Amino acid sequence: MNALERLEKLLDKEQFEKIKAIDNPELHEFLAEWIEWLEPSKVFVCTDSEEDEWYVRWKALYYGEEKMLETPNHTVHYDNYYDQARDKANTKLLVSGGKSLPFLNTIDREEGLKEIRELMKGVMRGKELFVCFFVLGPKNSVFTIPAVQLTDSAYVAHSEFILYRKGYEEFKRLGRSARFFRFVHSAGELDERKTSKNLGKRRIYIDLEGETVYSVNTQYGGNTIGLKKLAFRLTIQRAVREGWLSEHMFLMRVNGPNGRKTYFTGAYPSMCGKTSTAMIPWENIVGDDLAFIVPMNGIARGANVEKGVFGIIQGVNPEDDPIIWQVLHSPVEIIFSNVLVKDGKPYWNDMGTEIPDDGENHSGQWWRGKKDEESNEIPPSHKNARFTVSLEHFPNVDMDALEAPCGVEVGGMIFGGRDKDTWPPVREAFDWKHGIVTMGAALESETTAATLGKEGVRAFNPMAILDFMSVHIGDYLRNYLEFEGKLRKAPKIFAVNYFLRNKEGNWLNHKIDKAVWLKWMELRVHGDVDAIETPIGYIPKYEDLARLSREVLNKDYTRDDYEKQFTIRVPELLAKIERIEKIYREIGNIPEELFEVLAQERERLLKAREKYGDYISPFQLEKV
Ligand SMILES: Nc1nc2c(ncn2[C@@H]2O[C@H](COP(=O)(O)OP(=O)(O)OP(=O)(O)O)[C@@H](O)[C@H]2O)c(=O)[nH]1
Ligand SMILES: O=C([O-])CC(=O)C(=O)O
Ligand SMILES: [Mn+2]
Repeated sequence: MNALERLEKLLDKEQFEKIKAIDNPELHEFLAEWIEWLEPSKVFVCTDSEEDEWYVRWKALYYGEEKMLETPNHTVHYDNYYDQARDKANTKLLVSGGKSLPFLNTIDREEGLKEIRELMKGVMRGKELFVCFFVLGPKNSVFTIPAVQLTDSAYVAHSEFILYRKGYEEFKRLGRSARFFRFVHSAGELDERKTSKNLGKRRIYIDLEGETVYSVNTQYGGNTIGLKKLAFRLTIQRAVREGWLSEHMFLMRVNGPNGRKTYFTGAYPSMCGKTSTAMIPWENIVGDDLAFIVPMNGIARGANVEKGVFGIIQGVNPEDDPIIWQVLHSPVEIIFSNVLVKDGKPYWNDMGTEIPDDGENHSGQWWRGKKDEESNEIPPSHKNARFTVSLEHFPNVDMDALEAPCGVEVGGMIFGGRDKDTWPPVREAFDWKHGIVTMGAALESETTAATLGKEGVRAFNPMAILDFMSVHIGDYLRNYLEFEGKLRKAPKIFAVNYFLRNKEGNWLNHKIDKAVWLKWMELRVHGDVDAIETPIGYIPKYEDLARLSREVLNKDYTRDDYEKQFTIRVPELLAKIERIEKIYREIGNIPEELFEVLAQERERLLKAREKYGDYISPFQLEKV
């Protein structure tokens, strides 16, 4: 029997017709094989119709994976108490022969496939399977990658409708020529709260060869939403093979003088400020998490992979995040996950308003002071609680840029992480290579609640992408370094650090100060302001930041604050070079240029130390 004939037996007529309309035997074979294997009691195929999207929304409520909140179109979803973040330990790349890759969790492909297939055999008995079609990137563009998602979680399917562009018509249009990604997910057995039960058997296995990702016994979005971080492993592999960039980056427009529009990407690790930067009210957001950057006629052009936000809700308050706050309080479609709910209203940590003393949250029935099995006090919402909403609802979205089939010209690329003591708040690289090596490849950041495990540990995290890396880091960096050769005009590279602290542990700047640094970077892209040359790149002059601070925030900026923030910390910077060099030396297969650039930076720092000492005031360097 061929695949279509098997599908005709497996699906009811209406669903079968939807599949039959796509002329792609490879897709048919994949669907027949997996539907037979998963054994769902029912299959629903989603086309691009409003009606099918409504069906999925309704099913999320019907099966109890989401509950309605008081505000129309708002729902809440809970993940298991121990399933609230990405599970790095059980996320593995399937690699033939089990070849190891530095820093990456790999498993022999055959062994991994066997294990995951066994875990998934019959896993959907008694459940409904949703077959969904989406695309990564804007539709009908050079960025577009079609993908099919199989899931028994209406919550996961619902989230994808909010976050990605629909792809059923695209599959029909492409027919046999579609080079598509595949995602197979099952939440597994659910408990009475409709959360995944068998967390011991939670697995996320990425088959790079088959461009397929399997995920089982988990619901948390970072482990399950196929087109998000699961697809990301596959797009990194494609990008490195094909000579473009697939990155963990926001994409935003910074508005310069006289209506000038300059687009920036920014790579910061999870929970390190991408969303909050891209949401600065007077600038414009294009994307907050994933970007594709492609060389086009010598210009680096960027696009958002997604069309929605799966954003961190903790700390969203009316002062710091007025736009997100406004959207979260309007009756647009939103899924809140792992927040506190009382009388149909959602609450979260540090929201700046009063939070009730009891309700339902990610731990079940909750009251203030409740402790978990490890005797930790449970806060109202989980640190990694999130909201899921489409970008079209944001008043600050740059819709033209979001839908542009050729993307937008990237003027600047920013790298940053959680670093309490080494990097200044903002600096510009001397050139592409200097930036890619000392800012991107040398990125370190303290771990956060976005992954299971200990927080606050300084960790090597090149390009903020290590959690999602799927190729040898040396090949990835080589692709980056060679990318410049494809451009007539390379974007300027910058590094930021929002997380500097003083000895007492207090922040050296306010959350909104990044708005000033963005304006400075915009001016630098166009050569509109001078800067101070330091051993680690160009930093802003005090006068420029003081003027911008006045203009942008209507705030005075003191020379003292500037000096504290922009002091060049030679011992910390040298120690960092040591650490980074050691890591890359041990890996092997690293472009030699990386070591040259690091050695030059060390030389500059040593020279400066001889002249000025360990801690160099920016005012001293300005005088030169
Ligand atoms: N101290 C300080 N904290 C900040 C600043 N900007 C953002 N944060 C904190 O960073 C955390 C969230 O960052 P987001 O912008 O949501 O993270 P993201 O990079 O989009 O993360 P993912 O969605 O996980 O990839 C929140 O806890 C914020 O309060 C800042 O300028 N200073
Ligand atoms: O993927 C997720 O779980 C959410 C996210 O953006 C990240 O962790 O970087
Ligand atoms: Mn992310």
